[in-house]
Amino acid sequence: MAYETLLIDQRDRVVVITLNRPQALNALNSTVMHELADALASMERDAGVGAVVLTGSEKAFAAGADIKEMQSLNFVDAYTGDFIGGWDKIAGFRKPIIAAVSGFALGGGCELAMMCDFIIASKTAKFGQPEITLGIIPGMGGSQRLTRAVGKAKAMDLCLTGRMMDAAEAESAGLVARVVDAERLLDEAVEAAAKIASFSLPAVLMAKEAVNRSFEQTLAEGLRFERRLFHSLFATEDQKEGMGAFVEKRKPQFRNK
Ligand SMILES: CCCCCCCCCCCCC[C@H](O)CC(=O)SCCNC(=O)CCNC(=O)[C@H](O)C(C)(C)COP(=O)(O)OP(=O)(O)OC[C@H]1O[C@@H](n2cnc3c(N)ncnc32)[C@H](O)[C@@H]1OP(=O)(O)O
Repeated sequence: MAYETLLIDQRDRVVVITLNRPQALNALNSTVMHELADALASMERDAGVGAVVLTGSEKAFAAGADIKEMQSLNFVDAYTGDFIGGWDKIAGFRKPIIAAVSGFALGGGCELAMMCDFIIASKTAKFGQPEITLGIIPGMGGSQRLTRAVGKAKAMDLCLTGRMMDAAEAESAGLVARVVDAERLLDEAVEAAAKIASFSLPAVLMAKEAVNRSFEQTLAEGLRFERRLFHSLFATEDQKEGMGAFVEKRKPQFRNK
């Protein structure tokens, strides 16, 4: 399917989605978010897709919500229409999705990257929640996911001052999984996605679900949840294939069963 604001590139079992509004530093408007939700829904259904990489341009992953489009919004319309309430379904994408961030990931752009499973950043990446400079606060999870990722002190610093942090600071704070040279960014992300897509899909989906569940419940409940998923994988052919391949000193061929 052709999109107005996205470029889609499938490489074996990995799909690369590139945000494509360079004229506005990939500012997230309603078209982008509807097209992204549509593309992810399609990939969720497509058995040929094992993992997704979401990226932008060298200058900007996404510079936030489209301020020009949002400027005239009013409280009643935002509240009664639950403005941006539907976008959390992007965070509900069940397959693995990696954010490959170069340049600016600000406001909704940082929030979108945090909805992905992990972030690989180029050395040029800059992250922030500058909403306070516009007279608002983060509205798509910035105050919640950033605090869980980097802790109260740095999240409060970024949300109250609106400052940016560079890739090195973001990695040391725990927001970013890896930092690479800009020219390596997409290859690194696609290689990581391809490796994940080579594993057993039920195990990959359960690993993602278990990690995400740690934000939603007590440690005791989370340990029980994890253990039940662990038990269930011993009912899969892939568990037998994976452990059999190790014992026989050969590469496993997972069949997602
Ligand atoms: C009814 C609304 C429908 C929207 C529905 C879909 C929304 C989905 C996401 C919602 C998320 C909402 C919650 C979120 O927390 C709120 C936000 O994200 S608020 C925005 C936060 N971001 C910012 O404040 C960053 C704004 N940009 C900048 O500070 C600077 O552009 C920069 C990133 C520091 C780069 O500076 P420069 O290098 O100098 O480049 P320019 O400033 O000249 O920008 C180039 C060009 O891009 C346009 N542009 C940049 N950012 C945005 C933006 N966020 N929105 C719209 N346009 C943007 C800029 O205007 C320039 O365009 P030009 O003027 O040349 O036409």
